[in-house]
Amino acid sequence: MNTPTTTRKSHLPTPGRVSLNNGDQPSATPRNVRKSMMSQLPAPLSSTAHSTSKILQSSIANSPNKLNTNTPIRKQSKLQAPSPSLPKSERKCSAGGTIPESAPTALQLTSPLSVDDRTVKINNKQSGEITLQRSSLSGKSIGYTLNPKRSSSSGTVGKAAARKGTGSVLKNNYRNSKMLSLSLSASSSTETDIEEAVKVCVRIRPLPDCHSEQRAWSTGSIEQTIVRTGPDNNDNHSYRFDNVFGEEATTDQVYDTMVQDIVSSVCRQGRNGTVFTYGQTSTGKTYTMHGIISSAARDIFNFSEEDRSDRDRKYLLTCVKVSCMELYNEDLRDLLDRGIAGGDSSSGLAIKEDRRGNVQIPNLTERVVKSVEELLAVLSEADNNRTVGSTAMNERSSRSHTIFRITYEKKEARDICGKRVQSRSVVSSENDTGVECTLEGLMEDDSGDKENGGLRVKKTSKKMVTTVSTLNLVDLAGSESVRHTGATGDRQKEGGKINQSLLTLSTVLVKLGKREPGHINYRDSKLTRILKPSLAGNARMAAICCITPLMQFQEESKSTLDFASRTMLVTTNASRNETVEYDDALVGNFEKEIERLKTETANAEKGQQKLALSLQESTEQIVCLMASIEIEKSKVSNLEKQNYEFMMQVEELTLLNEELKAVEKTKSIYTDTALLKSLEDLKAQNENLQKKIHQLVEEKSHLEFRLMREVNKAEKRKDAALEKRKRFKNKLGDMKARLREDIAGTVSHPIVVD
Ligand SMILES: Nc1ncnc2c1ncn2[C@@H]1O[C@H](COP(=O)(O)OP(=O)(O)OP(=O)(O)O)[C@@H](O)[C@H]1O
Repeated sequence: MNTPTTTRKSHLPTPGRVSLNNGDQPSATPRNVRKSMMSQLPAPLSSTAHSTSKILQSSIANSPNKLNTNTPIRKQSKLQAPSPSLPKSERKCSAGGTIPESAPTALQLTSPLSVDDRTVKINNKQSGEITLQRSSLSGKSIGYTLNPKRSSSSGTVGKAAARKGTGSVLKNNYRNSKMLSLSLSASSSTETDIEEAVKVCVRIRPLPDCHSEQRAWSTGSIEQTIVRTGPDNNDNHSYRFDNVFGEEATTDQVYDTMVQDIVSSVCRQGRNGTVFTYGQTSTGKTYTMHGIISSAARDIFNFSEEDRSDRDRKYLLTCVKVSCMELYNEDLRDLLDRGIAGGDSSSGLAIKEDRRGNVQIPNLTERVVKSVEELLAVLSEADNNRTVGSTAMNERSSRSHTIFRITYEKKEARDICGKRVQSRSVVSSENDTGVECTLEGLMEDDSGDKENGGLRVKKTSKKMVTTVSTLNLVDLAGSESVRHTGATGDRQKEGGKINQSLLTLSTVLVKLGKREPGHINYRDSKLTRILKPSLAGNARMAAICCITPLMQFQEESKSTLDFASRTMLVTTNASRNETVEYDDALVGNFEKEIERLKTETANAEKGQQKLALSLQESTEQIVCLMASIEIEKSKVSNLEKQNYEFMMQVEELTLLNEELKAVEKTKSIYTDTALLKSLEDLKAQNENLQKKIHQLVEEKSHLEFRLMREVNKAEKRKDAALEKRKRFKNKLGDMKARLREDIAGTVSHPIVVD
């Protein structure tokens, strides 16, 4: 057994290949009339409509005949490279089950994709259309999110079947069911966030020639599977991952399949990426990570060069920065701190988290690198400062978790419509701390509108889009058992801390994989605190799990494979890390516009309040007028009644008068004085009655005249009030429409002011 010693020396291999609301009616008293009118007043003007976006969520269950739901299906991004369908000859499952010949192995979504809230229809090349019901028969619902926007385009069943069995022990999967899985690919990978599962592979390290013993683990005959072999193999363990690399595979193959796509997203789309190596000690994690860093470096500078040299992209400035830290015994150290190199034990770095959940490490050294060579030199420097120690299993065993962080920053000038501006509008300067980039001058409008024989030059609003994305390359310290490493003292203590933080990482991954709401214990170790932004979702992630095929470490390898399986269930949703700045003139205009809209809104609100008040007043006036009209009407009906009675009396008197006239005619016949007197009395009485009739007729016509006048007046007042109300309503409508337009105009041009 080797004596444990902690040293700082380079562990960097030569970089490998570089790649890439009706009730009863109340009686009509003026009061009730008013009440009823008031109930017809317009409702309060403020009502806000909320629109909520729906996410259509479905679960796929067993098709009565074919689907196997014993194991979870993971979401799969279209960005994942589809795996070729399984050749018939390779359907024999080495884990003890045989896949039936008719088993669908490659599925394609019908075109157009037929999706409703219960079913998803897909075409199977061999057995025709298959409908997948939402509810799960087994009770283990298999969730996937169908983004309506995305599902409108054709989907692919890439890596068919793969997700069904992936990352899980296969032995029970193939026996009674066909292997089937599907993935719905995103139609747009450029503008939307990408929800995808963590890509997981297993790499089996090669053994030196001297190891002639039988392997405990080897690649399976089914693609991307790893199987347990050897005489102790009674349980036929077999696992399936995104990729399985055998002993002969190169780091370049691992990089090309697992990492290159993530590096491309970092540089091209501004999404964060995190790649980590996990495994037992001495299984080749550092070896693999160094090769990956070298390849990533070349690809990043190739992307940077492409961005800079592309004639259409001259305005685009890029900057690559690197930092490196190690977590040793829960102490976070800056590996690019020159004090460390000088032997000073660097005081531990603090981990800070802002309100948005971004993790920051103040005082962490960040170096701008301008070439692959510079980047590799920094890697070498960090590697020299890394804590390594000798154990019985690895002469240069990493005693810490190392995080090599590459930050890719690019600045690009665009006009307000998103069109790129000409290079001379951008002024840039580079220094040791990065790229300074400002917008200046006029922009040439090359829309073809020419004036005076030349390009029309006009002031155009411009904005600067800055994208800062990070690639975390994490070389985890190896899990180890004292039984094999023979560690004692410090080495044993280190091993304990390493195992503890790896256990926390594993627990966090298990909780994330279950996708259940609840507390995630990121704070239990510094490793999970640092990796929180990535684990919590804002990074595309890949896990490279390293194992040794050696029989004596088969249980440790199995433990690594179980970790890899749990990691398969974790999904992330990496977004673009873009910030937009507007040039000063435009910001000034926006500020003025905001002020103008604010004033206009305030005035409109005041006007609206005034209108509402005056509308209420006029409504009350109308109610009063209606009430007085009702009173006038009842007066008119009384007068009509009196008039009728009066007419009856007139009729009676007329009859009497006629009788009198007849009596007068016979006056000469009757000379009796008493009779004559009586006749005289009747005459006088008749005259009085005539007078009275005359008075009553006059009074009647006078009353009728007054009544007409009152009714006319009331009608006029009513019309005027209605007209006024109508005008108020129109005015209010206009103001509302104008406000909406202004507000809509403002939202369609979001303003970001830094
Ligand atoms: N695929 C491989 N091909 C060739 N050599 C390899 C491979 N993987 C690992 N090695 C060698 O095995 C040794 C141990 O590898 P490495 O230090 O990378 O393991 P590790 O998993 O990082 O160990 P630890 O967790 O103890 O740091 C090194 O000498 C390395 O060169």
